[in-house]
Amino acid sequence: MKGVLILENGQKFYGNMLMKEPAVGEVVFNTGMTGYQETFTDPSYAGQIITMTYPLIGNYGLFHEIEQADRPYAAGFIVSELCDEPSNWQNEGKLATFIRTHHIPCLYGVDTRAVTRAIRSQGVMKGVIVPAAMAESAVRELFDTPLETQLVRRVTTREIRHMGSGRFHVAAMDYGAKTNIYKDFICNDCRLTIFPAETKAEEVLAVNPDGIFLSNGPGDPEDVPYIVEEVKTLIGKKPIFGICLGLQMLGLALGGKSRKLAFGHRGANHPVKDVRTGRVYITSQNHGYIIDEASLPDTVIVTHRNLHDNTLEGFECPDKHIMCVQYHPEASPGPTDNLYLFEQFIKMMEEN
Ligand SMILES: NC(=O)CC[C@H](N)C(=O)O
Repeated sequence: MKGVLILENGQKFYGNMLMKEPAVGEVVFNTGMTGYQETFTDPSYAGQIITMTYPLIGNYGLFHEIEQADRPYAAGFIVSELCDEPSNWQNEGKLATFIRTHHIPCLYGVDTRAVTRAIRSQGVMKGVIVPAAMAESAVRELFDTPLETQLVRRVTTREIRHMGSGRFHVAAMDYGAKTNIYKDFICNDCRLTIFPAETKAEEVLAVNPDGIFLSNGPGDPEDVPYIVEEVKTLIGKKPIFGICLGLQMLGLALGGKSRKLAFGHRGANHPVKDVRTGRVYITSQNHGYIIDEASLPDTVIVTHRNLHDNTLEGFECPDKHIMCVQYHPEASPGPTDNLYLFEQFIKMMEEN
């Protein structure tokens, strides 16, 4: 069926819809050349319509093992060519079947380069995917639907869960964590107690963990002040490692300010420098907000910077045993050289 992506500024991009259900969300783009399955199942994309800039998506099929959550939480997918004949020795199915099974609206056969240029020049904005024949009044009604703000509540675990059997006990705050992060902890001799996002600090500390992990997650960091309050209580009690939204929660808890980027960092190929060693890492990223370095207290030591725009990608507070990064060191897909951060956190727990 003919479909169209309409942006808030009125720009239209035509293509075909896999199903007739419309989508409303913030339209973003991801520059990864591979990793569409990890991207589509990353809960941090909840509420967003993801445009894949790589022109061929679905070409190596699907593989259950690499899914980052039990289902995709994104509001919609936009791809150029949606490959219907995947080839890969591990392949377990077609991407189109996966998208249909989970009822995620998908527009394919779109000029994704034009969509990306629109977002790059004007910033991320609200958009809808609708059948091309939809009446204008119905489209307007969709645009009037306010975007969801409490996305963490939708993606977090409903109950406390346990994983792994290693030497170090990590309390993991699940704001929408990716499976690979848990796998990397377990490979590093950790066992996890995974808590729902709204768990009070006292309850987390009551399990007497060796360290606390604050996960990635969807939405504006300022939408979840109830998490920031609990993080304030956790700081200083146990070593803490934060990834992405986890870094943002630490930044806000320490008195810093967050800021929205014009079009965010989303992809598997973003250069980040560890300023302590001078080494540059190729990183996976998915964030629309950053913490302003200048807003952080003097006790914070910047450890990582983005080489595209110099924004803050990581910091430490040695006196409080805090370390965190804005990017995704669990590195799926991509090189595994960011796993050193997990080892660094293990060392921090060991020393404490
Ligand atoms: N991956 C994440 O944790 C993203 C954090 C936050 N939702 C942002 O977009 O900046």
